[in-house]
Amino acid sequence: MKNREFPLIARRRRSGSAPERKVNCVLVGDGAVGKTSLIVSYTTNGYPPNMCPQRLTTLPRGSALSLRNLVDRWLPEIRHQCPDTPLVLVGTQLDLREDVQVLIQLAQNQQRPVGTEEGRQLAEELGMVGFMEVSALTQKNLKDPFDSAILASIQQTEMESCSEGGR
Ligand SMILES: Nc1nc2c(ncn2[C@@H]2O[C@H](COP(=O)(O)OP(=O)(O)OP(=O)(O)O)[C@@H](O)[C@H]2O)c(=O)[nH]1
Repeated sequence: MKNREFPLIARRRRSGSAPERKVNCVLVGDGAVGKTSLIVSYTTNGYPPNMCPQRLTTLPRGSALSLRNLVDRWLPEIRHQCPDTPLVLVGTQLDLREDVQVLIQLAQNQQRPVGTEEGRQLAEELGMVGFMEVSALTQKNLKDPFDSAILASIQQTEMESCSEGGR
C-alpha cells in the first residue's frame, strides 16, 4: 500500500528505468505568428478547431519582419532572463510559404517569407540549436522543434551534472 503513495518518479527509479524528466518549453515571438496554434496542434494532435486560419491578418508577421523583431527585441530579452537556455528558431505557417495570395500580400507590405537558408544561418550565428519550419495546420515537421528542444535540454542538464560531479 505504501508503494502507491510514492511519486511516479521514485517508483520508476526503483523499477530500474530512467527517471522522469520535465522540460519547460516556452514559445516566444511576435503576436499572431502562430505560437498558440503550434502548441495546441502539438499537444492535442489537431489544429485548434476555433482557429480558422486568418491569412491576411497574420501575414506581415510571418515574415522577415518577425525575424528582425527576434534579433532586436526578443533575443536580448530572452538572453537577459535566461542566458544559458537552449533556443530553437521556428518558422511558423509553413503551409502559406508558397501561397500566391500570401506572397502578394507580403509584397504589398514590403515583406517576404523567411528563406530556409536565411533561417538556418541566423540560428547558427545566434548560437541557437537550429532552425525548423513547421505548420500547425498541416502538422508538417510539427514534432521537430519540440524534439530538438527536449534533446537540447537533456544534453544541457547532463553536461551540468557532469561538471558539478567533477568539482
Ligand atoms: N495557415 C496557417 N495559419 C496558421 C497557422 N498557425 C496559426 N495560424 C493562424 O494564425 C493566426 C494566429 O495564430 P495564433 O496561434 O493565435 O498566434 P499567436 O502567436 O499565439 O498569437 P498571440 O496570441 O497574439 O501571441 C490564427 O488565425 C491561426 O489560425 C498555420 O500553421 N497555418
